[in-house]
Amino acid sequence: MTAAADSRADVIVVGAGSSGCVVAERLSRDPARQVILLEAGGDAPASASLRLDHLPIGAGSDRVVHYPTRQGFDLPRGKGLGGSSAVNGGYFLRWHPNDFEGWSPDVWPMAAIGSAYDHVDGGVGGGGVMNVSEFADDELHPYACAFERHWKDEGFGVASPPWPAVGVVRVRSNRDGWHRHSTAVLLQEALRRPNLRLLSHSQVVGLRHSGGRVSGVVVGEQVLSADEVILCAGTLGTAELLARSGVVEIEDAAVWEHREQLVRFTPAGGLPGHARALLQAVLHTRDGLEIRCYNDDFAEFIDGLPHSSPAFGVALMHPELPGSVSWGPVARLRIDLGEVSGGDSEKIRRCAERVVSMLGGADFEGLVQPGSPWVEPVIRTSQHAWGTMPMGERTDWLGAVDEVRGLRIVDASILPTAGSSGPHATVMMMAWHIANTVA
Ligand SMILES: Cc1cc2nc3c(=O)[nH]c(=O)nc-3n(C[C@H](O)[C@H](O)[C@H](O)COP(=O)(O)OP(=O)(O)OC[C@H]3O[C@@H](n4cnc5c(N)ncnc54)[C@H](O)[C@@H]3O)c2cc1C
Repeated sequence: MTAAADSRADVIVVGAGSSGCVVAERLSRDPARQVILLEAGGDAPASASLRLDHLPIGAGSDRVVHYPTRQGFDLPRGKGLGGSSAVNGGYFLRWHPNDFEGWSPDVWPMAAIGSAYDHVDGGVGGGGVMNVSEFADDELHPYACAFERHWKDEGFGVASPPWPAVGVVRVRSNRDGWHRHSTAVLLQEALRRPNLRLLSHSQVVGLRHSGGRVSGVVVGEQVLSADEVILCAGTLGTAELLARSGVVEIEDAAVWEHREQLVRFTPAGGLPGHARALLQAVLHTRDGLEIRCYNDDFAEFIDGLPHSSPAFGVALMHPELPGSVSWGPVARLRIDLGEVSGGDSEKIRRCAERVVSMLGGADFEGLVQPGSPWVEPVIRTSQHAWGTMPMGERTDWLGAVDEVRGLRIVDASILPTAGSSGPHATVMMMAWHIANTVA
């Protein structure tokens, strides 16, 4: 192949994370379509570094990029084949059906959403492109057992997979046993196709564009051209690339997060055994909160964190206010997570009090030191950043960027509404439906 042919494709996909692997795999099924997949980081992680009890996001990890925020927290995002799917918490839940009410029913009818989720998670019995299974009773940590018992006694129903609902939700996880299943597995077979080329260690630093058309990308000194560029660089990676290239106005774009408050406690008489997964059970409340039963101190899962205590989380799944991203004067993305509204703060506060009382009750006797639970005042994040370029507002309902030809976005940036669960399963569902529609 000549150098010129080498630097040209029909489609360039930027980012080989949760969405990029889905898109590149689907589009390269047509042998006549030349696809280049560009990834800033390295190859797929070895299976040992995919352990569910280890999130490789601490300082010094080469599998993440840390984005500072105005609030002083860093937001880590996955880097390398698999992207954030190779470093995340491994919780893989669909959204609730009514979370899609704001989506265009023409492009996103519920039947299509259901079948795209089935493609990804395999539905009730599994067998989708990701190995997804819920934790079995005998795999549950004692905290998760007590947590589920408590909320059932309080009258909450138990959601039946594969759709979560208000009530107790047993976590489904993208996993093989106790190892996280990253989206990199989608490429194992696909990379044998001569029309799909993966270039790792290839950070895209700019988009080539003129006259309202994007015609390629810049990687180091090299320009790669294509009829269409599909950005799958993640909410923050894509915002950075758009801002750096000046293709669209990104000044003060909204960014959404699931803000979370922790209720900490001291375990009674030492920890009840090693936790093999961070999160196995959650409660979805009627007013849009997710109570998360974390199985241990985060420092047990993330290298370099100072030791503290185990915690339960109260996360705001449908926040009233967004944060913002803008392009800083020193060529850096500025991220402001924004304020939590008065109404939302009150909602979290009341729920955190319920968690304190749960931890002081009979279900947690022998697990929690009496009198120890306390609400940490700081409101953190869930690392779920989404929605800077929402479909229906900044792009069409298949991610094509308004008024720019040759440019599509298919990652968490285009989620147009908040979901009652984390975004991972939905990002993959959305990527599949879009790629399958435009292929
Ligand atoms: C620590 C952590 C824990 C999380 N836990 C959960 C969870 O348990 N459950 C859940 O539902 N969600 C979770 N999430 C969120 C979920 O993982 C993400 O929403 C999802 O993976 C986003 O997919 P994406 O395709 O948008 O981006 P990513 O998967 O982040 O992929 C982006 C890819 O693009 C690459 N890239 C970026 N910029 C460039 C560039 N300029 N050139 C080339 N390549 C580039 C990156 O290296 C990366 O590989 C978590 C996220 C993190 C970071």
